[in-house]
Amino acid sequence: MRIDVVTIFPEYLEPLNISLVGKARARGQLDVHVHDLRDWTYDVHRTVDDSPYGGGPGMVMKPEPWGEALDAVIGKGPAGEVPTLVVPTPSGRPFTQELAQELAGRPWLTFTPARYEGIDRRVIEEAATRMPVVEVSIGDYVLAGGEVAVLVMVEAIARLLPGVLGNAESHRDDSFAPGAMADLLEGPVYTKPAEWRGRTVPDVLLSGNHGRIARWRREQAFARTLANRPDLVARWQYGAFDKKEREA
Ligand SMILES: Nc1ccccc1-c1cnco1
Repeated sequence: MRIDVVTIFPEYLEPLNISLVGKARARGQLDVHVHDLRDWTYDVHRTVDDSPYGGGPGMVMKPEPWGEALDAVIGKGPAGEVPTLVVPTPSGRPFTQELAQELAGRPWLTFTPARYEGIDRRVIEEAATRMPVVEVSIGDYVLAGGEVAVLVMVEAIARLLPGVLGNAESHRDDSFAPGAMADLLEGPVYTKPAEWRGRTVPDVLLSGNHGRIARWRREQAFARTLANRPDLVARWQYGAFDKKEREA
């Protein structure tokens, strides 16, 4: 997979050089290019934004630098191909594990993080005439810009790419991963020592009885989901019902 990021804060994307994404890049599983939007400005102040038409607070990002940046990014990519444009915005569709899976199946993503007030709408409209565009929110809160949303999305997507996670099993029990644990939060986890500050590990986990362990883990996941995400319980119940229907 190729990933391009166009930003006025290239240094904000430094974390993509380390850990899981950094290792995937080093192994050639991921090809990441970060571009400074100001490289497509030509005035002495390298201006990228201006006051909003119609008045109102803050600044809007000007269309010209973005248009030229996207032209250049597409020109640098595989001949005859276009990326999927991923636009982080509080007004986008929710970023979910399902959307991460969908985007992990694409060969080329271009992220355009911008400041809160956003990018001139004509940039998105013009881009949509030549590539798929998805506007995505990582949650209902206000950030100063979209760069941190890009870090979230790139990590969630990269770990789904074949071979990036060492143990393929790790996907199966993820919270929100498709399958038996879909719509359930992960339950508690334990490791050595068996006793720590007077606290022991639940006996079932030491029993070696894999059926009992799997049942206990599902019960714990359900209890945690009920406590922290009652909104998911309905979905899970329907999913479980639906699964029984399909198997009937
Ligand atoms: N608040 C923001 C400001 C700028 C760009 C994205 C966001 C965002 C994305 N998901 C939630 O917020």
